[in-house]
Amino acid sequence: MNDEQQNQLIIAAKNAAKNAYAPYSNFHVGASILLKNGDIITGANVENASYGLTLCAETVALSVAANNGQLSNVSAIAVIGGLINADGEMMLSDDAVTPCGRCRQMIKEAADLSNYDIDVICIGAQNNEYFTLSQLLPRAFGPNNLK
Ligand SMILES: O=c1ccn([C@H]2C[C@H](O)[C@@H](CO)O2)c(=O)[nH]1
Ligand SMILES: [Zn+2]
Repeated sequence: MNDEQQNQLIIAAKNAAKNAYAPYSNFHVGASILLKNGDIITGANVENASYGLTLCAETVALSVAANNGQLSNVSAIAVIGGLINADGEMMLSDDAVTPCGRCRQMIKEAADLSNYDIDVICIGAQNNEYFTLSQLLPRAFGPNNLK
């Protein structure tokens, strides 16, 4: 991923967060996925009156990738999040937002299909943090365990 692609990916994540449906937490999250061919796929969190049914931004974006037959072409995913203030603006979290456990497992599926240790860019107000999936989810359960 070059600098230009990384900038585009971060902008896409920020724009995706505007599509969040998060009336319960007011915490809007955007996720953007960079495919090997340079295309970008996005998602935002979707909450529900039955709180536990909430879908994270990363899960939505990965589901879109899967429905487009692109799960094996994922190379990076960026995540951004923050509370919405009274003016409707997103106040970026000081600490970079890292994917929850369930989303890490979702990324693992794409990593195995892609045969690539996917880059995870976690965006924060102060600074961004860069991980690979295996750093966030070591010794993960995956498709190979089913053989
Ligand atoms: O990595 C994360 C962390 C949280 N959320 C969502 C779930 C919920 O809607 C809100 C508060 O947890 O943020 C995400 O989408 N991705
Ligand atoms: Zn999650």
